[in-house]
This record gives sequence, C-alpha cells and structure tokens, in this order.
Amino acid sequence: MRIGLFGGSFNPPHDAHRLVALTALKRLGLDAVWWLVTPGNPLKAQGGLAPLAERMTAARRLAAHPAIHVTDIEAGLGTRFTFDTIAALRARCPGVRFVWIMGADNLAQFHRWQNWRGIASLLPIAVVDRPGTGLRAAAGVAATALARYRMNETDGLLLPFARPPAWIFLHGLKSPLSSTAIRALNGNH
Ligand SMILES: Nc1ncnc2c1ncn2[C@@H]1O[C@H](COP(=O)(O)OP(=O)(O)OP(=O)(O)O)[C@@H](O)[C@H]1O
Ligand SMILES: O=C(O)c1ccc[n+]([C@@H]2O[C@H](COP(=O)([O-])O)[C@@H](O)[C@H]2O)c1
Repeated sequence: MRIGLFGGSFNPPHDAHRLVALTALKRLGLDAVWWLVTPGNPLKAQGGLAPLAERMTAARRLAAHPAIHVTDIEAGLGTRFTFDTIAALRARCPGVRFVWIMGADNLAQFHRWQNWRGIASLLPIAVVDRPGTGLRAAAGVAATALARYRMNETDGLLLPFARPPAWIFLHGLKSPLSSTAIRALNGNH
C-alpha cells in the first residue's frame, strides 16, 4: 500500500486541496491520500480556526473521491507536530509506504517545523507547486539543505519506494485558491 499523508488546517477546505490530492494520487501512483485535518497548526494562531468537526464535515463533502480519506487522526493520536504523527502512523501501519504531501508554501517554511530533518528522514516528501511560492520554496532553507535528495520530477512513481531522505517537486496545473482568501470573502478573517 502506498498512502499519501496530506496534512492541513482546511479552514475551510477548497478545490486546490482536491487538486493537490488528485495530482499526488496520479503522479506518485498512490493507492490513497489521507487528509489529516489538524486540531491546530503549531505555527498558526488558533483565533479564527473553525472547530475540527466543522472542518471535517466540509472536507468530507468537498473531497468526494473514493481514494481520498478525510481523517481527524491527529486528534485521536493526541499529536500536533507532524514528526510525532508520522512516527505514530508508521508504528501502527508497518506495511504501508507513506509519503508526506504539502504545497510549496509549506516547503518555504519547512525549516521552522519541529524536527524537520527528522521528518525528511522518516518518509519521502512530495511538494506541489503553488502560485507565488514555487521559487521562494525551491530556494529556501529546507530545499537547499535537502537539495541532493531531490528526485527528478519524471520519477514520481518511484518516490513511494525511495529510501528517505527523498523528495520531489511536482509542477503542473496550479490553483490560486487559498483558505485565507475564502475567509476574507466570507467576512471571516
Ligand atoms: N492553492 C494551493 N496550491 C498548492 N497547495 C496548496 C494550495 N492551497 C493549499 N495548499 C496546501 O494544502 C495544505 C493545506 O493547506 P491549508 O489548509 O493551510 O490551506 P491554505 O489555503 O494554505 O490556508 P490558509 O490560507 O489559511 O493558510 C498545505 O500543504 C498547503 O500548502
Ligand atoms: O510539525 C510542525 O512543526 C508543523 C508546523 C507547521 C505545520 N505543520 C503541519 O503542516 C500541515 C499543513 O498545515 P497548514 O496549516 O498549512 O494547512 C498540517 O498537517 C500541520 O500540522 C506541522
């Protein structure tokens, strides 16, 4: 089993989340993508964060795909830091090949995540391009530090089997959508 882990605030979820998941499913040859709806991103202020149950319901409605599973696994595990979540999932699912999926904006600040080098040594990572952030991400601290482990974009199907550290930057269809913009439209910052 090859499973993509796509963590996010999903506050609210939008079509770009679905596009990222579908891109990863196809380009990495995954069996499924699990959306890990976070109880709260450790680096983001929690003001304005909708309740987890509300974000779960909206994410399930939006995902609507047999290979996308929307979960609140981090609430169940009692983890918030991605390193802890991945370590717990790997211990529970020894036969599964997990891949971490994130947008390019998160690669740009990946070096601020707790034990980010540890995350990169636990599992392969797929970064999906995002308008306005791709160049900054590709030249950032984490991308530079991990440069020698970057795989060719055409080798996506090999990524789930690669020994970490290993990562890939997927370009292709890009969506400008963001939860921030949707909250602003709804008058809810
Ligand atoms: N338009 C997009 N293109 C590529 N990746 C995206 C896009 N929107 C979100 N992502 C990625 O999806 C994951 C979850 O993102 P998140 O739920 O924080 O959405 P967001 O739109 O970035 O929210 P906010 O605007 O509140 O920061 C992250 O890895 C993020 O990089
Ligand atoms: O572990 C960390 O230190 C860490 C710091 C920032 C973000 N994350 C995770 O990154 C994922 C994307 O978060 P977000 O808010 O950009 O959607 C989500 O699963 C967060 O828990 C994790």
